[in-house]
Amino acid sequence: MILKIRKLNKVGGEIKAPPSKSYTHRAIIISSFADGESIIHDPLISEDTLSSIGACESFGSKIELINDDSDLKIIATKNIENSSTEAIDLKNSGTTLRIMTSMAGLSCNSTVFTGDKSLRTRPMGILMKSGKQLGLNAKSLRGDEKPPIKVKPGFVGGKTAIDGSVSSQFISSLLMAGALSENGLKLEVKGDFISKSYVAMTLDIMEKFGVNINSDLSTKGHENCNEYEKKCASTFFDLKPQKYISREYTVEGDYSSASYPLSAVAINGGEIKVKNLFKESKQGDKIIINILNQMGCEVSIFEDYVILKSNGMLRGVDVNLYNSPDLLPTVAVLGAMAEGTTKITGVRHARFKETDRIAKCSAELKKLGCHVNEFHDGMEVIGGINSGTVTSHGDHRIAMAFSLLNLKHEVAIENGDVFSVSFPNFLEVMAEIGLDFELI
Ligand SMILES: O=C(O)C1=C[C@@H](OP(=O)(O)O)[C@@H](O)[C@H](O)C1
Ligand SMILES: C=C(OP(=O)(O)O)C(=O)O
Repeated sequence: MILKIRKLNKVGGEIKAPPSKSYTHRAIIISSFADGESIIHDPLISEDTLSSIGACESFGSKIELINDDSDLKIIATKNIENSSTEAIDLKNSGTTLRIMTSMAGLSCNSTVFTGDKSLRTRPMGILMKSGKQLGLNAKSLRGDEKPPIKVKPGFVGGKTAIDGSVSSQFISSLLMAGALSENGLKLEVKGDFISKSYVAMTLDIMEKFGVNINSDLSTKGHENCNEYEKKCASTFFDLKPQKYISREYTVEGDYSSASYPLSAVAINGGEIKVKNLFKESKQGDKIIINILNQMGCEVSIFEDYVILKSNGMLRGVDVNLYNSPDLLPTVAVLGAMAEGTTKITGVRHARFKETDRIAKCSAELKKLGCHVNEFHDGMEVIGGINSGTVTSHGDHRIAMAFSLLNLKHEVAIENGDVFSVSFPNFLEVMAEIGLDFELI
């Protein structure tokens, strides 16, 4: 379907940020493997988090929406046993695939995970290799280190090291399952450690569910280190065998999803208040506030909301997205709508997402006449585009980010109805700030 937006009149207003996708996945999975009943308030119910729900149910947890669908009741599995006789289809969700691979290693029987065409391109080799030292018996059925992945029982924990340069989800995965394993986990991340803030989120929620972790993790990225310092830098995690304690948990708002309405107002001009975004959040994508400030908006962050004012005149910026790869499509689009050059660096890992987002964002902007230089770890965008047609390549973040170009140009997004992966009420939220979308 083709996605287009039209400005109704004034753009701006007050909205609530949708719940965090990353915290919802973690809350569902941890609650499913905890010791009793948990209630998750305000979870994100999207295609990706439904993959986590489905996978956890296969391992015996009971999950239902309650209180007019605003909360999830999760009764943890008693014996970790995969009841599904066929491959579990995780559709588009990389987070579910990576985290559930280690969890499945705790099961007393085997599991096969697969997914859509995009998920079957997501790398798994680093997790399989490091997990091997812990008894994780995971094999790529096609022999290409990608799904379908068959996991056999045997994750007993122990000591291992991991390469942190491709995906932090491997580290979150070993940590979340390591806590429940027979021997606990001693894990060392070697060299580069991208998307570190997502591991900070993992530790944060594990601790809230009663697990103690010893670690020297600091969310300061390695982005400012030279190559020698990166090689020497490492991070340790030490986890004794423990249990997750069931509880009530409220999911905070999502800075990645909020980046679209915030950027819409930044591009168009106007004022917006986004509630449910927390100043003390561990989300790396909080950096969108600094980026929009540097581009010329006035953005203030309060305890639990953000206010942005813009005159619609943006200037290019230099940004390092080492800790916030999901912002790449948003920042590329902001750059295309700004005066001057926007340089995005530090984000080679954006190439291993639903699509190679550096290549796809560069190619789609070029179709609109935008001058773009692609680097191995980012891109340079020189502001200025024409109207035209682009494709999302089925990538939810490219669809949502590129739809914002419509604020100043006529841009049709082919395969644009894919936002339900992470932001099912995207159209409704954008309508609340004065943007009318059309799906043709
Ligand atoms: O753990 C998570 O919830 C996520 C980690 C990030 O992936 P990488 O660690 O692969 O960069 C991010 O891009 C993804 O959307 C969600
Ligand atoms: C990369 C993403 O998610 P996942 O890795 O869970 O597919 C995303 O939401 O942009």
